Formats: sequence, C-alpha cells, structure tokens
Amino acid sequence: MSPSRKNGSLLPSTTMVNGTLDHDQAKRVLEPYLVILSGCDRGRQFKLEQQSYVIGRSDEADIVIGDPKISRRHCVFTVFKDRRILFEDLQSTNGSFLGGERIEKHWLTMQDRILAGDTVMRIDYKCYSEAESEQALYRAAYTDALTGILNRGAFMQRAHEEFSFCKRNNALLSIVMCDVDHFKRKNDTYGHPAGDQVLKDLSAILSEQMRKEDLLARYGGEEFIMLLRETPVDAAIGWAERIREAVMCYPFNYQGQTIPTTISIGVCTRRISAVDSLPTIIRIADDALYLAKQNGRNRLEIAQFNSAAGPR
Ligand SMILES: Nc1nc2c(ncn2[C@@H]2O[C@H](COP(=O)(O)OP(=O)(O)OP(=O)(O)O)[C@@H](O)[C@H]2O)c(=O)[nH]1
Repeated sequence: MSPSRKNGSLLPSTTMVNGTLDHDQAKRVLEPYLVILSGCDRGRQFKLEQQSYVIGRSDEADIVIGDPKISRRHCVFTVFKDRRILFEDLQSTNGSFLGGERIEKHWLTMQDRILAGDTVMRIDYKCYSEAESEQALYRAAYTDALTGILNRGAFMQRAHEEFSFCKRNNALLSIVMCDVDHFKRKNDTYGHPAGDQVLKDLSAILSEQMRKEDLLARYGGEEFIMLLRETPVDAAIGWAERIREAVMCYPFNYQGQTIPTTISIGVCTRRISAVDSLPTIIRIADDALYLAKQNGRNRLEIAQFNSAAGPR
C-alpha cells in the first residue's frame, strides 16, 4: 500500500476484497497520526480517530502539549471523511507557521511541518504495528516502566521548558514532592511485589488528581514529583491536602492483604523571577518534604520564602 496524492494531500490507499478488509490487510491499513517532531513532547504521536482535535496547553484541548509557548487552545486539526486533514490556527498568541510563514488555515500534506511555539508537528499515515513499535520506543525513553508515568529525565526536560516560560512571564509555579511513609517496612512486611503494587496504585491516584496541563513523574524509588502551572499557594495546599487524604483513605491491597499507606508532602510555590533556578525550587520542596517526615509523616509542609534568595 503506498500513499497516493489527491487534492494536494497524501492519502493512504487500501485494497479491499468484496468491499471488506481481511485480517492481514486490516493490520496494514494506514491511519492518520499527528506526530510531534520537536519540542518538549518530541516523539509523542496521536492517532487521529475523531473528527477534530484541538491542540493546546489547557485541559480543554483534545491533545495537550507541554510547550509553554503554545496557547491554551492553539490550533485544530479536522479530519474529513476522505481523510484529508485541515489545519486551522485558533487565533493563538504566538501563531502557527509553515515554511517560515504564519498560517491561519491549510490543507495538510505529509511534507508539511507546522511550527507552533517550539513544537514542530506533522501528519503521518501509519499502520498499527508501525505506530505501536514507535510508541514502545517512546515509552522506554520517557516513562517509568513500573508506573507508566513520566520518568525523572523526561520530567526535568519538560519542567525546564516550563520554568523558562515562568521566568519570562514572572508566572506562578508550584512544585510538590511526595514520598511514601515507611515504605521499606512495607516491602519487608508484605514483600517487594506488594510494594510495587502500592507504587502503581499511588501513581494512578496522583494521575487522577492532576490536570492534563500539569506534570507528574516518578522522581526516585518511592518519591514522586508534580509541577502545577499557575497555581497559587492556597490552591496548591488544598490540592496537596486532597491527595494526602485520598491516599490515606485508599484501600491498597495486594493478593488479599490490605496495605495501609500514607504519604508525606512538601510544597514550594513561587512566582518565578530571573534569580530563581529549577534545581533550587525542587530542593526547597524536597526540604519541606523532609520536614513533613520529621514532623510526624502523613502531613504536608509548605516552604516559606522571605526574599528572592530562598526559604525562611
Ligand atoms: N517495592 C519497591 N520498593 C522500592 C522501589 N524503589 C525503591 N524501593 C524501596 O523503597 C525503600 C525506601 O526506604 P527508605 O528510603 O528507608 O524510606 P522509608 O522506609 O520510606 O522511610 P521514610 O521515607 O522515612 O518514611 C527502600 O527499601 C527501597 O528498596 C521499587 O521500585 N519497588
């Protein structure tokens, strides 16, 4: 099956027997994918199954891109029945570009590379198995094998982009670190696989509580890190308190054994200025987490600042 050119777009063609596809053909059917070629989401790809996809930074977007230079609702890809795809910019702040020129509306071909913020994307037509093997490579590089959430390296890469944006815009940022209390004891009491199950369930609880536009990663063994965009300190505290309670009330269980679990949390909220650095903000959140441990665990501590230089 080779893609054929029609109405200016490259479309996949498929051979059908009696109007239907046999199993092998079905496996080779080419479907449209949105592929992210560069920027903080490089390597991600999304199968375009719906009629339209809004791309943006906010929770309301169908495809959320972490690039801080992308608008909350930046652009939309509309997939027509004949599989042609129309690109439209949604009056984004920084615009969308093709070949160096700002575009509002454009019928896409597979050669087109759209630039939005620092993100370059294009449409590709792939069969399921090809897309699956590429997704597997992406997962291995950017996600944690046990929990499926971002790994530390991928988190730092994205968090640095977000941090640079916050610096330029003097924006609010919250870093939340959390760590399972007495996790070694759980491994010792219930076994390592039970400990693994706790980590998987915990990451699912945290994921559920996150907005799509925020970041969650496994930072170390039983330590997780979250970056909350534009979140004032009261909202960050309320959110952290909710996850602490959600974890405390969750019936963690492994092979019939109940595993009571709590977490300690450190929160650092900061309006980011030119003097700030991401490692420092993370260290301060980690110090607050350490304090939460010292003060009895199953609690949260908030890092306090009295100057641009650091915490009180
Ligand atoms: N099951 C499991 N255990 C892990 C994993 N990664 C790290 N650990 C264990 O997590 C435990 C962390 O123990 P500590 O750093 O002593 O901390 P803790 O027992 O949680 O005590 P506090 O943090 O002070 O409440 C160690 O026993 C590690 O072996 C993992 O992927 N799976």
